[in-house]
Amino acid sequence: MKEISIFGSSGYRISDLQLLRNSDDDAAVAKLLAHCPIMLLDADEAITESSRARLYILLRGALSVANDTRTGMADGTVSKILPGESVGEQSVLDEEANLASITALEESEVLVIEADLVWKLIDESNVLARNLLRLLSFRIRAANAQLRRRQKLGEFYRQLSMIDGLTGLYNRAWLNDLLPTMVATAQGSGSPLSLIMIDLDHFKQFNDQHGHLAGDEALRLAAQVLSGALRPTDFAVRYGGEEMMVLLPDTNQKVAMSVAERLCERMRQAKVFSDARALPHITASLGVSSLKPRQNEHDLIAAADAALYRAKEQGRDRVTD
Ligand SMILES: Nc1nc2c(ncn2[C@@H]2O[C@H](COP(=O)(O)OP(=O)(O)OP(=O)(O)O)[C@@H](O)[C@H]2O)c(=O)[nH]1
Repeated sequence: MKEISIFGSSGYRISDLQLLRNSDDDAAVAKLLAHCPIMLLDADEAITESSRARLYILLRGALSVANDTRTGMADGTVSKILPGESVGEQSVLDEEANLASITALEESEVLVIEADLVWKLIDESNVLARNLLRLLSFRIRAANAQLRRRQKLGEFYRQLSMIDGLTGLYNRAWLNDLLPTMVATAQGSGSPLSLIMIDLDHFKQFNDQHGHLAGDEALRLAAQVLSGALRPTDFAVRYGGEEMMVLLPDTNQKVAMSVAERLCERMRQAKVFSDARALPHITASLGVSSLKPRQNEHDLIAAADAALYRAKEQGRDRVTD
């Protein structure tokens, strides 16, 4: 970065500088800027860091500005500065050194204005203050819009991380997040809450006989059976490998048992297809538990697990509580 001239003898005009455009007294502003240096930057050359705040106005070429590189807060945001535009206003206003990293995208000429002079210009000409306010307000709006987009994207990925990729059911992370709240709500309001633990029968054998892909197809089918048979207020979760779970808010043990019987029957009827060939039907064993006073989510799951174990013991393809 080398000084090639000063503004007064450069041939550039005040109207070339966006921040000073529409000044009512161009001559006075030009006089103040007359001795400000114009620096030449080669392509890919960075503006040398200064410990003092400065305003840079691009006269020719193009700059890229990456935010907050020295604070470790870099978020990958890079803006492109075109002739007439400026960078560094904020550091001048809050009297902090510029934390952005500024690099020339091509050979560029930059007018450098020290902070003291910017303040003098503000005193001298309302137009700079007005243009600065406009620019900052535009930047705040742009930053807010970007923040909103990021929040939406973050929420999208959060939701996505709560869904099991194979079956489309909620996953264990979702369960860990939501079940404690559901249990606390039910305990607080005294409303019932039931849980059905579902495990496909002899699934290892199914995989061994028909292949893992056919096994995946069977898991997807089982998930569809669950989702298709539940009320919109119920939740189906893939708990682990071939174990699934259904949560039934506002549902007592008796009703939960009849829901489980319905699920067991539909599972039995469902047809698994793989490569257009029909495979043997799958069956499932189901264990039902309902929340009792002072129980927590672990007790509720353990009770359904124990019931499921009994269903397996008693011969599978059945419901037990
Ligand atoms: N295809 C497929 N198989 C899975 C997946 N997750 C777990 N499994 C299989 O599910 C089988 C579960 O086997 P086991 O726990 O022995 O139980 P089981 O053979 O179903 O026998 P019982 O539960 O006693 O009726 C294992 O062979 C796992 O590899 C999956 O995502 N896809």
